[in-house]
Amino acid sequence: MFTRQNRTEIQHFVVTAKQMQAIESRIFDAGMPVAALMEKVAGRITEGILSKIKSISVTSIGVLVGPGHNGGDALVVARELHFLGYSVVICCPFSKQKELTQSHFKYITSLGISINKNMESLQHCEVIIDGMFGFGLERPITDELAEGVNQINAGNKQILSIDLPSGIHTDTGEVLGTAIHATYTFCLGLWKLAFLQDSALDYLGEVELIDFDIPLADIEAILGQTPEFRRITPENAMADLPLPRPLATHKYKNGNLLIVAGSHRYTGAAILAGLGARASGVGMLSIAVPNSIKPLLSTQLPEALIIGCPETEDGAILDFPSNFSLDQFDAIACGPGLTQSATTLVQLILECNRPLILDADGLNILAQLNPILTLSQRQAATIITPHPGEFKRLFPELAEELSNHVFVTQKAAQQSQSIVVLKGAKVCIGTANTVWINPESTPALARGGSGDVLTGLLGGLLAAVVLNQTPIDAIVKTAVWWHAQAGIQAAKDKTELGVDALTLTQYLNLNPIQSRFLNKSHP
Ligand SMILES: NC(=O)C1=CN([C@@H]2O[C@H](COP(=O)(O)OP(=O)(O)OC[C@H]3O[C@@H](n4cnc5c(N)ncnc54)[C@H](OP(=O)(O)O)[C@@H]3O)[C@@H](O)[C@H]2O)[C@@H](O)CC1
Ligand SMILES: Nc1ncnc2c1ncn2[C@@H]1O[C@H](COP(=O)(O)OP(=O)(O)O)[C@@H](O)[C@H]1O
Ligand SMILES: [K+]
Repeated sequence: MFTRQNRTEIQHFVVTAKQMQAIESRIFDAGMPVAALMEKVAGRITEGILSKIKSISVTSIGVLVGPGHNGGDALVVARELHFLGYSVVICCPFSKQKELTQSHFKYITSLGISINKNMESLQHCEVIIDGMFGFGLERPITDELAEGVNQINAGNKQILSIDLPSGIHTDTGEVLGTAIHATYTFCLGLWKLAFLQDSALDYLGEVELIDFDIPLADIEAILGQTPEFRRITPENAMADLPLPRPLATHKYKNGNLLIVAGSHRYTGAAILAGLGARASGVGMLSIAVPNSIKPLLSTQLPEALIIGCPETEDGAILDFPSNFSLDQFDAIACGPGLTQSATTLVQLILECNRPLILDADGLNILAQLNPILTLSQRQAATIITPHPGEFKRLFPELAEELSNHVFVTQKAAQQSQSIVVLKGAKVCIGTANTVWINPESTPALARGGSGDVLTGLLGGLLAAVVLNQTPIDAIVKTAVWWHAQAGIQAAKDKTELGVDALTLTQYLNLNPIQSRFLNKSHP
């Protein structure tokens, strides 16, 4: 027996509204009738909706219908649900529709289903299907329409959105006027950018991609060999791990990382970064800290070489010890807990020709040093890992558009010729050609110290791959994905309140993440 092909490869594509329209046009130009595609897509949406509502007792389903093809999809779904025996209430608060949508209108009316203009008609329905706007929405929802949307949201019912919650901009994820608060959203064909923008997250609910067999050739014709935006998936995250290790390897072949972190005030940041690096499997780990906290670090990380450094009056690192050279390291991770007193040190590190990760206070110091110029003049690769606050200080001219995480990450990476990791719910990684976005994470990570862990983990992986010429951006997405998966697993075991940064470091080593990696080790 044949089953539908599981096309996991489409999961990593992300499109803008314009790219989706271009892909759609190629399909229609090749001869696929628009109406036939709508039938097919709506059939799959109906399957998706049924799988969500079958466990609850539903008799009456409200369907909100817009003027375009999103409304057309909704009408086909409504028709099928009617034939399955559900009582369907349709509301279309628009006086004109696109031709195909109108045709479905005519037929559904002929079946004896009346069409209401007033959104109050949906108030007694147990579930609402939102087919008002999809990727064609470009201007804000206002006036009575906005009031209607707000009323529907206030009804606290399950809302299943087709393609996008109506009111969400397909690319920026911003709310145009107002937007439907969906319980589930069925994204059609390919992931739209909005699904990966922090600004849309509160509206999307649970999300699912409905594949409708868009030929890969059409996707590649529009997106090219190197798509502008890509989702991190388990497959592409794990592809570049330094596994399996060659049998005759030794510690210096598995990366020599220097972490520069901590101060008298922020001791924990250095420990957390060290523990993150430990989990990466890095061959050799050195941690430069102020002299006074060296004993503490040695206790926590017995395998690491702790380098005590001269310190400022307020307990920050002043400089490296004499005769210390940065050249011996494969990579440097600098910043957690340094305080802003470590300016001279950060300047020194920026000038060295080793691959560098800059985080936290490393970034706050960089912000004072003409960041774009400084970064673009570096001799080796630089990865910066700002949260939105740090990002604003580094790239003030992009601050106004900061709600569009994907766009500002792309711009910042281009301007600074660095890899930019903008942290948040959906971490964005800006590289020279592509923005990678991590779709799966957990708000459990939103607490102090989890970024320090990421810096260490990323540092360890970076040091390990520098030697074997794996592209650096590849390993950055691995680290971001790994960090988030550890958070997800920890939150499953301990709730979203139980994932302190130290606990997180323990989960970096635990199943099921590890077992997924281990598939790639020696038998
Ligand atoms: N991609 C694919 O392969 C497939 C796509 N499919 C489906 O098509 C959907 C895209 O359809 P679409 O292009 O017709 O746009 P859609 O989102 O329905 O709405 C645009 C309409 O709304 C109107 N309008 C806009 N803003 C407004 C406002 N504020 N207030 C009031 N009106 C406003 C605007 O009219 P305007 O006034 O601008 O002339 C226009 O008519 C897509 O999301 C998916 O569901 C599938 O069927 C098949 C496969
Ligand atoms: N809502 C959220 N959902 C998922 N991950 C989040 C969320 N908020 C923050 N994070 C993640 O938590 C980490 C926080 O890092 P950061 O702000 O640098 O904290 P710190 O400097 O205290 O370690 C980042 O990896 C970020 O992506
Ligand atoms: K919709």
